[in-house]
Amino acid sequence: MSDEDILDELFDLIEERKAELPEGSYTTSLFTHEKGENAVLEKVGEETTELILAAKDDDTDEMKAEGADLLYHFLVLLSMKDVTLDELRDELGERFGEH
Ligand SMILES: N=c1c2ncn([C@@H]3O[C@H](COP(=O)(O)OP(=O)(O)OP(=O)(O)O)[C@@H](O)[C@H]3O)c2ncn1[C@@H]1O[C@H](COP(=O)(O)O)[C@@H](O)[C@H]1O
Repeated sequence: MSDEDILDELFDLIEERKAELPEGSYTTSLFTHEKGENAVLEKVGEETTELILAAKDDDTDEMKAEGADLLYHFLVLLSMKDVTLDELRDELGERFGEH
């Protein structure tokens, strides 16, 4: 599976969770948290810190794990703010074209 496929599939699943809010889903718990958007914002902060610590330790396995946690929570944040993965791709694409 290519990187693009897994990101699209994960984002589609997050959008589905947002629409259907199934019980027992961690993603649902972020969309329905009593802290509101602060729940996912806190996780983005925590996972960023954990990624930095893993990098400082030169622990590349941990970097991949924490990076995946961060990416997942970032995708939830995008969905929460009604930003699509294609819009993020467009932003990256515009910058790529500058070089
Ligand atoms: N990629 C992820 C993913 N990455 C991290 N997490 C969750 O993020 C949570 C927080 O991570 P932490 O490292 O802080 O773990 P923790 O110590 O349990 O932290 P707390 O939850 O106690 O704060 C954990 O409960 C992880 O399970 C994820 N939960 C879901 N996904 C993806 O989302 C899909 C849908 O998941 P559900 O919505 O749960 O069905 C899954 O199939 C996965 O592909």
